[in-house]
Amino acid sequence: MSSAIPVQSAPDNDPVLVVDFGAQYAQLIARRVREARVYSEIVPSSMPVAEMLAKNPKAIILSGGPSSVYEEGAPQIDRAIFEAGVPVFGMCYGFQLMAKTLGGTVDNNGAREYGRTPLTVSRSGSTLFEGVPAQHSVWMSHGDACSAAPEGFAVTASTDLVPVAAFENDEARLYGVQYHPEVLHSDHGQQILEHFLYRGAGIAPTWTTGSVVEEQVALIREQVGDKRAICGLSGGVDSAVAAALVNRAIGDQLTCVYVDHGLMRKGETEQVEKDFVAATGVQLKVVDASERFLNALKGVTDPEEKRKIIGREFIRVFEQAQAEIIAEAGEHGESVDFLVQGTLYPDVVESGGGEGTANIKSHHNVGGLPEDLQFQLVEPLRKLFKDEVRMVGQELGLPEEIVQRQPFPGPGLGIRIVGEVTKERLDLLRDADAIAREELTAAGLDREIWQCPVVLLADVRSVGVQGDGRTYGHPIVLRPVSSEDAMTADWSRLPYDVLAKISTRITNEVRDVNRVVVDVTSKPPGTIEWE
Ligand SMILES: Nc1ncnc2c1ncn2[C@@H]1O[C@H](COP(=O)(O)OP(=O)(O)OP(=O)(O)O)[C@@H](O)[C@H]1O
Ligand SMILES: O=c1[nH]c(=O)c2[nH+]cn([C@@H]3O[C@H](COP(=O)(O)O)[C@@H](O)[C@H]3O)c2[nH]1
Ligand SMILES: NC(=O)CC[C@H](N)C(=O)O
Ligand SMILES: [Mg+2]
Repeated sequence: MSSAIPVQSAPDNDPVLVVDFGAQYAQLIARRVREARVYSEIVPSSMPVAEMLAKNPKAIILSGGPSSVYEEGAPQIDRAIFEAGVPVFGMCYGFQLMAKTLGGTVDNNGAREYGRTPLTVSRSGSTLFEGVPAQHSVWMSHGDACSAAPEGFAVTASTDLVPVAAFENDEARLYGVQYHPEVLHSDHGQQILEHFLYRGAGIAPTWTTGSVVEEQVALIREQVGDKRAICGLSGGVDSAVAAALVNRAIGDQLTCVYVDHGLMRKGETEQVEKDFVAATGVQLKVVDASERFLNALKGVTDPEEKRKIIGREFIRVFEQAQAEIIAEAGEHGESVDFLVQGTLYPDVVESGGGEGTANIKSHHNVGGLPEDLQFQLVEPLRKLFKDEVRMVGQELGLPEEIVQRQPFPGPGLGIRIVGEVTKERLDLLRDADAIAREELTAAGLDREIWQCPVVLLADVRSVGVQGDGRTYGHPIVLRPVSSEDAMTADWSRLPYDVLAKISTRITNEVRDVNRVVVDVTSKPPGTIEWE
């Protein structure tokens, strides 16, 4: 697998290897190591240890993963990795595997921890926890736990449920934590990782990332040559940045295609048509495909099925646009072989893109693509996270309103109706969503929250009383979250008066809705969207 952040020059030093056990977060770990200015690469856990060591790694990090270390067929690691004199840091599954391989105990005592968990550091001043408060919050996501550390290891942290939440062996330069220091919701996570890299492994922070823009422009020119490309443009950040990058590389060989699938929010199509073109000057083709999508979604309730149908229909519309552009260009026109998408790394990871990674949901632009895809894909942002994409957008001179926009998923409201998607339900959800967005904007909360999906539980009804009469309506769920990269999220503590106003307005103004509820689940265990 290649690097998280494209590099300008070849690394002048040996990598820190991130061994991927099918983690949701392997790429995130690699990125955090780079943020610590240490070069890193990801390798699959199936790679023989001898091959890993042949890369002359400065240190090795063992990632988390969905398996249980004691399960049959669970990925293992050759003990030699701990005996080669290379510093090793295990996180979650990697920590459990280190414990088990070196003679400690890992079992399932029912102590499951998901999300924010208070950690108690029992040995302040240890290599990992130097200068870190004795009590702080970390992000957990595990069902198994280490109940006894291997010989030679000092236990340096615990939680209420887990006695061994971190261990360290300075002599052997082996370290591990049960939690996920790589996610931003773990307080002091980056500090602990840096302590491992700088103090535990003795690595100096000398590596710097190069210019993503320059490298990607050159790569796109090489890939596309003098052919034509179309870019799926949604008005969102990712496709805007992808389009701007490709536009810089190949200029008017690019046509952007906006698909109105009928699953957009209120006013969105008009906004893309007007504001986006004004801001960027791209050539834009708008396709009204709402009937086509609605027909294809008729009777479908399964989230994965919805996603696959939407992914397929997107491509069919792009093919139609391709044919039209070729026809318009006449007989001397170049063929349109390339499809540019604003695919990000989280889309790939969640679609099961990493080796051994669990498929959480098929993002329409990755796992939802049809098998008979005729286009060659151009995805310059495929290894980047959202905040990195925003930085690239700023570098390209895109306006703040575009770069800082909240994300909106490609399948749109189609995955925010739990139940069958119908025109009537879409209209209802569009109204509720418009109210929530209006009030959040009025309260000045747009930059504070990452996004706030508004979800219609179409198959759920509850009894209400409105105008002295009985109602039997649907609930609307508000899902405001804070996040840095959508890989993890916490629910936003919105002011009560804002929530009250949204609730009153939705129940008063939107027909068939008699209840508004707020989702107070972090990710994990919930995802941001409901489907
Ligand atoms: N309505 C649409 N018309 C055309 N292409 C789309 C549409 N919606 C999504 N896409 C394509 O799918 C990609 C992924 O969608 P996604 O929502 O993740 O990104 P985005 O809309 O560009 O940015 P954001 O995450 O900020 O909403 C987009 O970058 C774009 O290429
Ligand atoms: O373009 C997209 N196509 C999809 O199929 C899709 N599914 C989720 N999302 C967005 O991705 C981020 C993470 O969402 P989840 O926590 O629900 O997986 C959040 O920002 C979601 O809005 C999607 N974006
Ligand atoms: N996130 C992880 O690495 C989890 C490890 C293991 N599957 C557990 O549940 O304990
Ligand atoms: Mg979007």
